[in-house]
Amino acid sequence: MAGVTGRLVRGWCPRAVRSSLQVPAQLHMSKTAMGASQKDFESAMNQVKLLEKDPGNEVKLKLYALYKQATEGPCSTPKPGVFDLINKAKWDAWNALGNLPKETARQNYVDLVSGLSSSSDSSSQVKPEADREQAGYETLVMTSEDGITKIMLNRPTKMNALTTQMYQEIMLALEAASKDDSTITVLTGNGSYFSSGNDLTNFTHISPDEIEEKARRGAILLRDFVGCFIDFPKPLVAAVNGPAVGISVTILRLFDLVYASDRATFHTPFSHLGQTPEGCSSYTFPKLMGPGKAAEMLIFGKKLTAAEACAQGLVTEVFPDSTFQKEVWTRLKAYSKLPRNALRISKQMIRNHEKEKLHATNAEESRILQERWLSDECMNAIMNFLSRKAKM
Ligand SMILES: CCCCC/C=C/CC(=O)SCCNC(=O)CCNC(=O)[C@H](O)C(C)(C)COP(=O)(O)OP(=O)(O)OC[C@H]1O[C@@H](n2cnc3c(N)ncnc32)[C@H](O)[C@@H]1OP(=O)(O)O
Repeated sequence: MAGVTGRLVRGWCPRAVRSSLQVPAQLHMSKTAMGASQKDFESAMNQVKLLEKDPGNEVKLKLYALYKQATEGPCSTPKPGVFDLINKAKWDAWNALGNLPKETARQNYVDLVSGLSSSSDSSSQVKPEADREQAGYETLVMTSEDGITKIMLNRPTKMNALTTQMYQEIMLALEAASKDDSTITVLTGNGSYFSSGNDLTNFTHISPDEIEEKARRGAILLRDFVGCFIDFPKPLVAAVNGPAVGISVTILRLFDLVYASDRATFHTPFSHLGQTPEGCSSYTFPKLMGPGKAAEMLIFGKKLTAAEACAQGLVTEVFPDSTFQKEVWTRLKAYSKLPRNALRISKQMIRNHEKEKLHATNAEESRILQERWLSDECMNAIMNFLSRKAKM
């Protein structure tokens, strides 16, 4: 790829994208949840032309792939020859999207452009939170080594709070990891937190007439995001390097292994936020720890230590923080040498027993949250957080 990049800068984009490189208005958060309209999509194509900075070849390839997927569906053209480097890189990027639905591709395209636009709006900021050079992700660092693909949440200064863009990028990263030749996929966080859950600013900058549409899109995004974890085909490991809040706790039950630092805590303050459980936790947590313990966490927002979460079965094993990285990666490297297909098939056998139930729970939780997000209780709690009157 290294030799290809210089030329890609000039020759990467399809005509429709290239011809769109001018447009007016900025795309803000309110346009970024799931379910982008054709108008949003066209706006985003135009927005690309306004970018002041070259976003780099990886991002351009991603834009190209999403554009093709959104307009033509899954890649079905013959693979270019090995010496046709540029077209092969483009074909690979498109093909990597597999069967991603057109609507999701369209939304991902809109969100990606929105992220690029807002980061170029704030070009006075010295450094983006993520390493843009790695695989084109802005909010994640994705690496693959020793049969392990690592997806690292990379907004350490915001405690890895999950923005709309981040949900989209995690979905893309999982899609790529499901197809790469690694044996195990690991999700972890950069910095002191695993993740502080949903970024509460996702709910801001919305004009009153957009609120309902925003909530509808948010619910679709949530459903698709959690759905990716339910359906993920390979062994999936969470390396919980520090505290976890909200959705970063609930989805843990959808992982095959959860290794935690003894510094980690597990907190689901849904009621405090006027919200309700997601990540299938309304089903998985009572099943795992019994209804009483689940109620303490999900209804009353009790925060668990790593040892308590381990005792409840939410965490597989706790490691001292000082040796967490070393011990976890040594363990995972050994596991990654096991026969890949056997691991994959065993994981799927276990998951298949309850896949349907998980999807049904996910759909119902997303529907209920869509209503909750419109409630005064929820709005007030978020405003309180943002004005720093109240913190969990
Ligand atoms: C739409 C799609 C799907 C939605 C799915 C729904 C999911 C539900 C949930 O996930 S509910 C959980 C939501 N999360 C929270 O309520 C956590 C809120 N954050 C906190 O309570 C605290 O920030 C903390 C306890 C995580 C850390 O406190 P601490 O004092 O150590 O640090 P700061 O508060 O100063 O944080 C540093 C900066 O990071 C920003 N930040 C942290 N978490 C979030 C967040 N979740 N959303 C938005 N911003 C967050 C914080 O504002 C600070 O930013 P600043 O430096 O600019 O002030």
